Amino acid sequence: MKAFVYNGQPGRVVFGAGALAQLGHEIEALGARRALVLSTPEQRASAERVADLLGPRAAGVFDRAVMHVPIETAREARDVARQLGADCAVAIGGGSTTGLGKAIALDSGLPILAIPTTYAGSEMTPIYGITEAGLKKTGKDAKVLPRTVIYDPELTLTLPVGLSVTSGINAIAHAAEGLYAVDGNPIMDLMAEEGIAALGRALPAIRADAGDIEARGQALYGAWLCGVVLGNVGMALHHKLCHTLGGSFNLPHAETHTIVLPHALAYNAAAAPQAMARVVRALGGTSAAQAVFDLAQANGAPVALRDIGLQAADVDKACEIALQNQYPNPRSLERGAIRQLLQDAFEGKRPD
Ligand SMILES: NC(=O)C1=CN([C@@H]2O[C@H](COP(=O)(O)OP(=O)(O)OC[C@H]3O[C@@H](n4cnc5c(N)ncnc54)[C@H](O)[C@@H]3O)[C@@H](O)[C@H]2O)C=CC1
Ligand SMILES: O=C(O)/C=C\C(=O)CC(=O)O
Repeated sequence: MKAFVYNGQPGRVVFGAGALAQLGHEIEALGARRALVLSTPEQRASAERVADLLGPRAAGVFDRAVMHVPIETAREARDVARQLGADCAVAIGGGSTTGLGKAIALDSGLPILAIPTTYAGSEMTPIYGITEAGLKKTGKDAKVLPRTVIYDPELTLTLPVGLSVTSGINAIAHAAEGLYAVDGNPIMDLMAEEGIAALGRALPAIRADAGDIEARGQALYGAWLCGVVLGNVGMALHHKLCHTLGGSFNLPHAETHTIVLPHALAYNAAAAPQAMARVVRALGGTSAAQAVFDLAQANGAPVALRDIGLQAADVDKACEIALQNQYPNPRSLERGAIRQLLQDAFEGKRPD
């Protein structure tokens, strides 16, 4: 076995249908007295429910979280937290809302209690992202890792099936790239394979019945494990491509991950055979790239970048940006092959 370094990250997880009822106890355990509740505008009602559960420990609700954390929104939320004398941020929502909590924590050190309602996995990572003047910058800081996470599958019953599938494949992407990370380790490999398998079982069941609470629980469990992998080891070509496409062409996050992942896996297949074998063990089939493509297509997810807003003329530019500031990757980045990868993803071709 090769030598490795494993960094356990602190964080308490409360998991289960109805777990939101534990919120009061968990806030007390954090020692918080004035929590600022965060959400997107669409999830305002959920944020108000959380504030009601917090009772006198709720300082207020800030419901303006949006994707990729614009610096202006981060500043506004920080000001509100300061004015209200908040001593904790409670983020209920997907990666965008957790990301806003992280932007506040980065500045103030306020602890975050996260209540994830998608499968993006941000609640398990010390990674933050903030967008300024159209440029998204990401970084790592232990301060932004949520102290407590409440996973309640009941809160995901309203997540539309389409977003459930693409968000689940966003989580699978973290685990798949963790399997060939330069700083990977056997503990993360276990979590990655188990996380992919749980999502591989759950997503078709959710497509069949969005109200299947057992499948919702499996998906959230898988997302948790995949999020841990993202938070512990470095990501590679796939995440670089998605950050390029999301940041520079404003493509939707989870859909972009869903479309690009099969092609990134095909690109890396020969250079990372053990990682591919684990993905195949988790999802079935004979090829990791095809298994992910088929999971997406069979469950109604988009498979072509042209269908989510990328223009043919953008493919060359995306290729140029993706080749700059490269992330470590098992196969070196070859311009012609990356250009072809993007073309295949643009057209929605099933990988060979
Ligand atoms: N820092 C990190 O470790 C990570 C950060 N991210 C970031 O997170 C963002 C994407 O997060 P996502 O979770 O994909 O989307 P999101 O948080 O933007 O949510 C998408 C939409 O779905 C709604 N929604 C969420 N949960 C719902 C539910 N249960 N029922 C009904 N509607 C619901 C939201 O209100 C929003 O309108 C990106 O900015 C991405 O970069 C994603 C993964 C990891
Ligand atoms: O942009 C961020 O907030 C940081 C990481 C991610 O978005 C991870 C991902 O690409 O899913």
